[in-house]
Amino acid sequence: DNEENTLDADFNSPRKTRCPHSIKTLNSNNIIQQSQQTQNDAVDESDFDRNPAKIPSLMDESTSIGRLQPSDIDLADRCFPKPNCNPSARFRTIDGGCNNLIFPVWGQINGANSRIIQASYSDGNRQPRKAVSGRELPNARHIRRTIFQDIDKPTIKHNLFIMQFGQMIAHDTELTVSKTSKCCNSDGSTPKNLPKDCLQITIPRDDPAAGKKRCFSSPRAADTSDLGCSIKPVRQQIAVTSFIDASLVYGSDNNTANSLRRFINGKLRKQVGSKGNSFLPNVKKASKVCNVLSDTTVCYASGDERVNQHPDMAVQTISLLRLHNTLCDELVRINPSWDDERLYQEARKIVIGMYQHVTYNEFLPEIIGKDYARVNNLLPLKEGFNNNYNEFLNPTTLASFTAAAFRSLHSYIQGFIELMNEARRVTSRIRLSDFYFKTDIVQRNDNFDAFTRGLLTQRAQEQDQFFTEEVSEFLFRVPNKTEGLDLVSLDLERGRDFGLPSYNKFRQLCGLNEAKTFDDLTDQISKKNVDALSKLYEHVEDVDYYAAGLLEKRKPGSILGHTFQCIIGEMFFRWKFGDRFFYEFGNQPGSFSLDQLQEIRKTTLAQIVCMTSDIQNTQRKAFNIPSNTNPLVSCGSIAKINLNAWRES
Ligand code: HEM
Ligand SMILES: [Ca+2]
Repeated sequence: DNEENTLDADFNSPRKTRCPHSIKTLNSNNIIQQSQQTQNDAVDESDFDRNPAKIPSLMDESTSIGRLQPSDIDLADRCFPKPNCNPSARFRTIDGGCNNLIFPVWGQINGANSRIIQASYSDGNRQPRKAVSGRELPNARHIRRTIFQDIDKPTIKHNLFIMQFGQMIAHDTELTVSKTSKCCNSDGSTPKNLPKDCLQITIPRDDPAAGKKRCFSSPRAADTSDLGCSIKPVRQQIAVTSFIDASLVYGSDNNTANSLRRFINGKLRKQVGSKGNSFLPNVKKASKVCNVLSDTTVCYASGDERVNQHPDMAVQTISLLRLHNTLCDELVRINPSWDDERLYQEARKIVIGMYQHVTYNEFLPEIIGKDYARVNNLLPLKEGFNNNYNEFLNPTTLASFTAAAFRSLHSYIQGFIELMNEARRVTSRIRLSDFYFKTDIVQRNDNFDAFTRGLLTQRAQEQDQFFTEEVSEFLFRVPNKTEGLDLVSLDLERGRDFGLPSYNKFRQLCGLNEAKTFDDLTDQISKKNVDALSKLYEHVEDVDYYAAGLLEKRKPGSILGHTFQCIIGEMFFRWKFGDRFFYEFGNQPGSFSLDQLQEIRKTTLAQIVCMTSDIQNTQRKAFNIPSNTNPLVSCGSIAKINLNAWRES
């Protein structure tokens, strides 16, 4: 059967050691866990999950060591003026302010990130961490080339949509601001002495990039000290709202938000493609934002400047634009008396509700594991309101989440993106680095639908220690160049830039033992990888969180190891219970009615895809590749949200 074929195709070696007939008797979850374990070097099943983690917010202090006290967490609040809030406002602000009525700057744009654990800077304030010995930490590019190579291993379960949805959440919740300095010479080579405020990604002598006109460095992130705020240690600025509020579609400040609105029937501005479909509007200066020569070439404007980073990012954002405008059309039909503002806000609220529901109901369980999500109250309720808003839980994006844990999903990225027809045949395959900042391809022919089918059907790369060179050698390669940047080196350096403490601290935060020696890491990391770490780092206390986290064995049902599961779980916990406008809450001025909430809860990604594209068929579990157990069904058989619950008498 299909399940078996899948295994045959991807896991030749485990297949040899297992009776093929026994596979059928396993449920699909077991198959995946077993296969993953076999892939990630053999793991002794008995101690695989001896320590099922809870998220730190739900652990008691004896098991979660090193958590910051609220007074420390809230230190950054004093850097920002308090907005005046209207406690009875029914809709979220655009800038995220006043979500929390006691701490109104929490999650607001242009705030600073939050921390769950004390920062580690070599000067206690802002200079990147050093080794225990006082020497520099190992070179990020050297680490990248040693343990994070490019090995092609597609997943057996997840499609590329899960990667794309993850990136959308990343852009919704974090945007760093660069300190101003230039870090590379104008001819593209590395400066002899890297300028101040640059990430120290120097090129090792034995690196193929050595001696070429190449430079991997990039600016450090702007922080609270750049705002004249004297808190120590510094916190990095965030240029979007922290909440999962589709700020990438609507914008995180009022000027951007207004520039994207039509001010007619609540709708967002758009451009119309050759077949009459909607696309995001064009920026005025396309040649500034995209890799194009003419300003009339298609290059999109949206709530987040990264929309043009690559075609699938644009496809995802266009889908939400279409969803918003479709909802406006239906709402105005149902409530002809509503004015533009009311229609815009109601449609926006529904879009955010639907997107939050998909995030917690479909995306998150695939990432952190369904059982883990359930135990930590992260699954949506089936009915009724959830009234557990916690006004003391800070939803501001965590440094450790954005500068390490969530970036591990960079491992999902495919180097080649497939466009597919309705029969799910590949019609073309594009190289990612040929299309950085070139999104005009999305609007040609029926490519929007072909990209969408590809997202639903093409396998993602396995979530593991391997990354496609399309991001680790060719990131942001421009058309006439043969090389690019190295995202994994950037990730490693960004962690140090953000002052993330070493992996060992996250072990203790997440309920594991402090490692005294490298050998102590073998409870989570294979011997082979621990050996590799011990050759790179002088001391076990030096090991970067990102590096070790990527090597951790996966937890049952999850694509993540112990400490990434813990921090990603914690972050989504805060974005749920720390967001006063979270869609399931019932006792707030902005709450849905119970009827409305039940409609929102019917949302699936498959439904959104069908509502916003011209594809005819999709699988129901839209983050899993189509299979016998997840067959393609016609879009007509997938229920659409019914807006009658929004009818005002
Ligand atoms: C083709 C896909 C992607 C590309 C090309 C890409 C590229 C990048 C780049 C260039 C950065 C900034 C690096 C730095 O200077 O620190 C970044 C940051 C980040 N990425 Fe990705 N990424 C992709 C997909 C994803 C995915 C799938 C996720 C997670 C699910 C993700 C999560 C993040 C996060 C959390 C950040 C930090 C955001 C910030 O600091 O502003 N990315 N990515
Ligand atoms: Ca946001």
